[in-house]
Amino acid sequence: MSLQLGIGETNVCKRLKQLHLKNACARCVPRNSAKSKTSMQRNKKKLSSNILCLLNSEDEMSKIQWDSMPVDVQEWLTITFTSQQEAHKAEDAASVRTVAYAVQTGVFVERKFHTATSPVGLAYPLEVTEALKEVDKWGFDVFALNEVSQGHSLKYLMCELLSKYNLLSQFKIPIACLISFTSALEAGYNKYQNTYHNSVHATDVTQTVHTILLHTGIMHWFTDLEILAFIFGTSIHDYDHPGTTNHFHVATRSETAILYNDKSVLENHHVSAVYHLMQSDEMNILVNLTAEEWRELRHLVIEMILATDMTQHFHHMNCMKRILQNEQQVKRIHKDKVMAMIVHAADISHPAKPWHLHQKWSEAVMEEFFNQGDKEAALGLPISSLCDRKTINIAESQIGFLDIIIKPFFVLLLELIEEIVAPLIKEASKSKCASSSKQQRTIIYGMEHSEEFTGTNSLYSVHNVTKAMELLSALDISRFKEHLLMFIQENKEKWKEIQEKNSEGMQK
Ligand SMILES: Nc1nc2c(ncn2[C@@H]2O[C@H](COP(=O)(O)O)[C@@H](O)[C@H]2O)c(=O)[nH]1
Ligand SMILES: [Mg+2]
Ligand SMILES: [Zn+2]
Repeated sequence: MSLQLGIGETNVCKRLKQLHLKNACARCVPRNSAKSKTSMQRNKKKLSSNILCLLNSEDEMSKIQWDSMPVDVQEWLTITFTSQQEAHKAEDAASVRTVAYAVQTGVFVERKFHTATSPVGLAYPLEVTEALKEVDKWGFDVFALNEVSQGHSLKYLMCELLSKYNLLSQFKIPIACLISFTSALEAGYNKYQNTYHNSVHATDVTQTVHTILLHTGIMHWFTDLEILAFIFGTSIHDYDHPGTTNHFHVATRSETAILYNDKSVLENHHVSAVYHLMQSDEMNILVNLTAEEWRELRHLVIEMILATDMTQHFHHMNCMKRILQNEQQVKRIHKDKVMAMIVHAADISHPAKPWHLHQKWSEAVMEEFFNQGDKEAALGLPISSLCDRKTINIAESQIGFLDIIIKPFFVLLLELIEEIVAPLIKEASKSKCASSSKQQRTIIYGMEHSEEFTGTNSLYSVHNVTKAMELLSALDISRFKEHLLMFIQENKEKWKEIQEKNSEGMQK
């Protein structure tokens, strides 16, 4: 029976009952403690009602067979993607929805690009140059780049993008600092030998943000400083990740959890640790920013990284829904919030990538979860949801992740981006006439619309802004969206096949 989330009371009760019957603990509390068990049950009740209250009846998700999902997957979703504060926000949603968003029209930012594939002072190995030719593609193989760069994918990608967006010269980033900084960054990422949260994941998220900016045209809405915030922010977003979750930190009362009062523990740590790193002169890549630029960049970076805390997921969803439902002609959309949503999307984007990439990332993330489960078992703590290698059905849990988290998020995000980019296109075509006489050398990223969204090697050198506007108006976000949804669907089918094979094997 399908559960109409948020409205089917009987089913809600059923769901709560299911959770109460289950012995696995929602919070890591010492085993066999009667007091803890009661509070655990209270927590579960709270968490499950949180998620139900966050998903309203108009949601995509209401169509999903929540009941058909295994209880441990439901439990993981409620624990990982909701917070107690979130429930209150959701309760307020109705009144917030009526608050009109103020004006924010699109302003076309003419993006200038450098044709250089390697910034001054950094010679790329031939294979790296070859691999980077694919950097505009949604299906870019980050593992291949990492291989040919001998584990330095993050360093090369950062240099490549900072150079292509012309940010090295714009913000006078000293190359020597950039090299030291990227090396330290990679070392921090790889310190714990995590299977998932390592420098390749940082490269992947950074490259993915770049492709979202490029293929939707939203890059023209952002200033150079904001693009710098994207590249810098995504590159550092999981720095010094220990391979265990926030939940684990809080449960084990780690130093970091104590330092950040149990709130977005890891996310706070990633930002703070990198800013500490940059206190040293040789790492200070932001040395030449003005005080104002430095402050603004820091604000954007903090916003976007704290927003990668998965408990913010439904908050992002509700924010996007509110903007989209608002019928005002002109809406005010907070740019920093949109930036955070784009980064969050990139952070969980691998299920929307070709199967060979999604499969590798899934194995990596599951292995990291299982390693945490092993640690929890060794510490005598209850094993967190999805972390028990002996019991978890990976295919089943991935289907839940794709259906409940990934697909609805990408659908909303791309709708929102479409709304933002539409006035830019209008603006671009309006000013087309005004500026057609303005001859200036602009090198702009674009894409051949005849190609699939696998991207093209797409540096366009144009001599006036007219060409830039043509490229912008040639964008087809709907097709980009279809392309992503197709991958999600294909990946879901693959998991279903695996699930069927598994159950056949079990029967035999
Ligand atoms: N069940 C799955 N969870 C996944 C998968 N890939 C990512 N994730 C979750 O998302 C966060 C991403 O945030 P990050 O900043 O930590 O990278 C990650 O921690 C997981 O909780 C997946 O394939 N399946
Ligand atoms: Mg993170
Ligand atoms: Zn991440």
